[in-house]
Amino acid sequence: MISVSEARQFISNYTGRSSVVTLPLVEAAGLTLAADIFSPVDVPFFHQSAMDGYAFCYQHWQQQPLSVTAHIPAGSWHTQQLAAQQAARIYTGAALPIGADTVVMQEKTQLAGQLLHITDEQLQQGSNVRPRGSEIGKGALALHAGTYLNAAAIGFLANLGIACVPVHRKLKVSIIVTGNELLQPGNSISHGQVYESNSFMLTAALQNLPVIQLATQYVQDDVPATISAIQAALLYSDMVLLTGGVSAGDYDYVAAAMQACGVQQVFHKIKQKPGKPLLFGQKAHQLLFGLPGNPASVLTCFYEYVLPAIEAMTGQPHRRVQQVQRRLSDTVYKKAGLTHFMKAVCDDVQVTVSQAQESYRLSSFATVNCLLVMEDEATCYEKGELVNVHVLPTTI
Ligand SMILES: Nc1nc2c(c(=O)[nH]1)N[C@H]1C(S)=C(S)[C@@H](COP(=O)(O)OP(=O)(O)OC[C@H]3O[C@@H](n4cnc5c(N)ncnc54)[C@H](O)[C@@H]3O)O[C@H]1N2
Ligand code: MOO
Repeated sequence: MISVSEARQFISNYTGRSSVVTLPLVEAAGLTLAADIFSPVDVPFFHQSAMDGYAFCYQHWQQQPLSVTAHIPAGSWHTQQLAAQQAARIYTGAALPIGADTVVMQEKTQLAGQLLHITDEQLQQGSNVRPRGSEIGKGALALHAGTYLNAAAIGFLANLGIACVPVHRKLKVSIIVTGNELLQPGNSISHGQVYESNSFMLTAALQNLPVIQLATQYVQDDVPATISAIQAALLYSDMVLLTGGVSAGDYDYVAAAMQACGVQQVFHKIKQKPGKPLLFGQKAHQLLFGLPGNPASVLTCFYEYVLPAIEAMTGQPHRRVQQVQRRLSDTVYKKAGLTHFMKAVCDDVQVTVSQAQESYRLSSFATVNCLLVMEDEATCYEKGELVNVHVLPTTI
């Protein structure tokens, strides 16, 4: 059995970046830029008024009334040069006429006929004007490769006139659920049956990630059926998530089926709880995770291994699971040998381990916000001790 850190290293050895595609801006939201983006234009593209008011030449003004000779709404272009002692009625976003360098807000003026009196004592040369290229100059670096395209980044790129950008494409992920005992929710249950929850949980977990989820397959504990499902998934997937069938029982066929499909087994079993029987394999650029069937094991392995792999493969710069340190509210014990990921609740100061740690139980997982990490050789963490905590994302 390998350690948690060895498992992370093995997985990261096989997480190549997804290929680059050029997508329209809105489709690129939530993905990561695959190249530096330089501005194709000056923004603003002209000296621009920041207010509704009057544009004029500050130097020629000399505190004298100005004659209003032009009217410039946003989107129009006034071609005549303003003479000294002239002003133009101008609106927010409009281009300054040639000869003007300053705008006074309309609230700080008085108009008598065509004569404009400026009453703004704070006014300076250049007030209320956004100079050409003051946001960004033509040819300057706008966003660097590796930037996560959030709403602001998408808006910024649109503002530069850019319609499409190169990004790391979404991963195609398939789920294969194994188990004879499983029954879809909504049906009445018989003795020996178990409601199937893993596919629902994984589908929900994948929803806010840079992933295209392909069809989920449900297979009996049967080698040929498992092989066919893996082969079908490998036709189109970058990543295959299997659940169940990876421990020591006579009906645990996933490892053999992966091997029959030409998948190289990278590791099987980690010194951890829950999720000890995790199986990880690869074929060409494709990664396969055999997640142990117990639902809390599936989710723990998802947060600890699958999610970081998805983030790495799609070039995502931020880690959704945050590593922090908190003080323990109560002493916690465990046996030496395995790293424990314990469901817990933390605030800004302390962490409290929850009840219901067993891996068949999801109730506590549904209400906690973090996993306390107890290292493999540790047997006791004392109340008040500073401990490592993995804060779970609220959106997954
Ligand atoms: N002799 C041993 N037995 C077990 C070991 C071991 O080391 N030696 N490991 C235990 C651990 S730890 C885990 S975790 C489980 C993993 O088992 P499998 O991956 O083979 O999963 P199954 O046996 O198919 O199922 C385990 C458990 O989870 C329920 N399950 C499975 N799939 C679903 C699903 N889609 N939705 C809801 N519940 C599911 C299943 O009914 C079982 O109760 O093995 C231990 N055994
Ligand atoms: O690892 Mo198993 O997930 O402890 O039950």
